[in-house]
Amino acid sequence: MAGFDDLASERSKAQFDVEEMKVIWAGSRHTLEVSDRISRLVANDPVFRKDTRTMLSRKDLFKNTLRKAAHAWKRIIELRLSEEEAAELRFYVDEPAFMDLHWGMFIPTIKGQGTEEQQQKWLPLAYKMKIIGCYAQTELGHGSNVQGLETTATFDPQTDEFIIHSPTLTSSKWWPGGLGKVSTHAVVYGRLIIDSKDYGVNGFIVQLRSLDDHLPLPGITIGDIGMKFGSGAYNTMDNGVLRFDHVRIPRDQMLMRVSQVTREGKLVQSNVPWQLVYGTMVYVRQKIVSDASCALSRAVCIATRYSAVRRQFGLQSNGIETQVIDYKTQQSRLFPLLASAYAFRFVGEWLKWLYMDVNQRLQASDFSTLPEAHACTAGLKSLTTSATADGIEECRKLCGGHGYLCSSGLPELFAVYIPACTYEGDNIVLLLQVARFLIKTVSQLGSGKEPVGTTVYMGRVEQLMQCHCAVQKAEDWLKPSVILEAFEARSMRMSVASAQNLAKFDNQEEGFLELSADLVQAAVAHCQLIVVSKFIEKLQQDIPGKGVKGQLEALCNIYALFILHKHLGDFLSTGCITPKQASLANAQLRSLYSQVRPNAIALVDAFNYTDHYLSSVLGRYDGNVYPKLYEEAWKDPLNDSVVPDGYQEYIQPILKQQLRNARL
Ligand SMILES: CC(C)(COP(=O)(O)OP(=O)(O)OC[C@H]1O[C@@H](n2cnc3c(N)ncnc32)[C@H](O)[C@@H]1OP(=O)(O)O)[C@@H](O)C(=O)NCCC(=O)NCCSC(=O)CCCCCCCCCCCCCCC(=O)O
Ligand SMILES: Cc1cc2nc3c(=O)[nH]c(=O)nc-3n(C[C@H](O)[C@H](O)[C@H](O)COP(=O)(O)OP(=O)(O)OC[C@H]3O[C@@H](n4cnc5c(N)ncnc54)[C@H](O)[C@@H]3O)c2cc1C
Repeated sequence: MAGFDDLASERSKAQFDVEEMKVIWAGSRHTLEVSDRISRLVANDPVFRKDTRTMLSRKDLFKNTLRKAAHAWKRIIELRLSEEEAAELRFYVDEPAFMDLHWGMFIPTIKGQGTEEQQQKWLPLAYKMKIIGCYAQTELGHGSNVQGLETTATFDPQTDEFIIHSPTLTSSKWWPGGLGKVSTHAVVYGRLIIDSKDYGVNGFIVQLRSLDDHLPLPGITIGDIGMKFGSGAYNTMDNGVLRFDHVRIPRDQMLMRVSQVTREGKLVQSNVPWQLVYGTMVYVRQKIVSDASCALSRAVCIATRYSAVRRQFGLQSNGIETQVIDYKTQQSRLFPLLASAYAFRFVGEWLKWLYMDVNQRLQASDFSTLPEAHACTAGLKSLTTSATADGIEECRKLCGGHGYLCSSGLPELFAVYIPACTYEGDNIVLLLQVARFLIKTVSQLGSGKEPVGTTVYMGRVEQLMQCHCAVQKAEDWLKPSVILEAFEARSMRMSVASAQNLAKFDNQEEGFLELSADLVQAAVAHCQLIVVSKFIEKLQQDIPGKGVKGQLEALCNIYALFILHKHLGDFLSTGCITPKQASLANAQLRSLYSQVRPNAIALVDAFNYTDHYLSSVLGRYDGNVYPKLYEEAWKDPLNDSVVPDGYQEYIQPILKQQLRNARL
């Protein structure tokens, strides 16, 4: 039967060891074992079923999410899961919920911004879920501009307390996940006011609801902000609104790792940079980059399997139509996304390492790598989430009409994913942060301060401003050194051009605003260079398994040449490559697509996703698409009755011409 046979035959064509590729994708044998075991555990538990999600009303959907979250917690306790296993379990439950913010932001904020004493007091309560917390930073009037927050935290020396207050409508906290209906506590960001002086934004632990009856505490107004994009999707989350009317908290509930307020009302600064108040955002952005590869690979897995099952036109000699995956246009849209999924996986792995390294340095009071960590997490979060959101939508189109059905899994994935381009920092705002970092680095060239980390290539400014690409034939584009030089030269030249244009302005801030669209492009070029170079570095490691390295090399080249093709204007206008070299890159890309074609199904199998996680009829492992699509359609509540509700009121009068007669 179509589907079964197609995918089985595709799998038999694979030219590499899929089991070894699974290890590479997972990061290690241990991680593969854990994710494999936990994903199956979730898939086999009926409470974690996802197939009715899009049919539920908001209230039922939310209650169902609460049920799953409680069940997940129960299983974590019963099975005595480790922290790693518990996080995997929450991941595979695959439903945005208050737990994400509790474990992903509330706890990390206390760890990163609390003193030892504060950690000892709050973390055990949070780890045991005796309290549930969220991250309340954004307000109705300000999200991107954190320094513009209006909530106040005024020190009262009489009582040794802070008074948390929302002075205006626009100061209402607005968006925090988990806040609307669940959280008992929040880390609230507000302006620290002592003796009428404003000391800027700081974090405060505030109890919101009673631990006995869950009612809001006096002075607190709290609720959900309403339905969001898509049915089901992110509506499982209670994003909330919160207002304070002079709510008092003890002084020791200000997070005091960065600065402390003494009993006398004196502000004492620690030796750590004030930017650590923004530390949780660095952590979560790093996490979002890792998650981008999960979301994109999930969409790509669905679209690739379906493209091998779906046949249209072109009767072959055996009388069957062509698999749509064999069309070159399908390959040129699909395979760059497959390559991007792998590229984001590896850059995410590297970013995790970078984050851990920065953290260790911070513990030892070495703050030197913080600006780079900020630039990398901000830039890569922006690059990978934008590409993933666009990539999911492209996968939907790659699946034709059936991709638009909820049962394809793609509409819900898209609706859940797209806010990632906005939350944790709007993607343009974050790229402007990268641009500032690049301009600063360029302006320091020649000052004796050598660029470090991902900007080390800028130290070769003279060479990169003048070099000429050495490509003479298509295969030359397969050399990592050639690709790297082209990407470095493009990024260098765009940053230098931006810095030179900026220098023409008397007022740098005005110049920055005027040139911001170009600056964003320079930042994108730098971030794409990071992704390409980290993929190349990955290939320099020992990669076991028959044919695995060869496949990864092909994917790395596809990613790089696809980006080159997409941003050809940059590469040509900066003189990094010639039009002839651009056309050779395109020819090489076509040849790489042919190389990947027989391995495409095995390359998505290597993600090791269960059908439960994919939740897609089109992406089923067995390829049994048509019978299951047919079956799914009959489950729609509209099909519960043959004649629909409303027939007698609205359809019958039309058919019987009663309406027309009434008008005559
Ligand atoms: C950076 C800003 C845009 C602007 O900041 P400023 O106004 O201060 O201006 P400057 O540009 O001048 O910056 C000053 C200075 O600081 C440096 N800087 C800036 N940011 C940082 C930083 N983060 N770290 C270090 N340094 C930083 C900057 O470079 C300047 O340095 P110099 O002076 O030296 O040049 C800022 O205002 C900003 O960040 N805006 C964006 C706001 C934002 O991101 N808000 C996020 C709100 S929270 C949110 O959205 C949550 C979404 C939740 C989504 C769900 C996530 C799921 C959770 C994932 C984890 C799950 C894990 C689950 C685990 C489990 O289950 O176990
Ligand atoms: C699903 C979801 C969950 C969220 N969860 C949380 C949470 O748990 N806790 C929390 O505190 N917040 C949360 N947020 C809020 C989120 O962090 C903010 O929405 C985000 O930081 C963007 O800020 P904004 O809404 O103010 O956008 P705005 O800054 O108002 O952006 C509007 C437009 O202005 C542009 N813009 C803004 N500033 C500039 C500039 N300087 N230069 C050029 N262009 C600019 C942007 O690019 C964008 O196009 C969540 C948001 C969403 C959507």
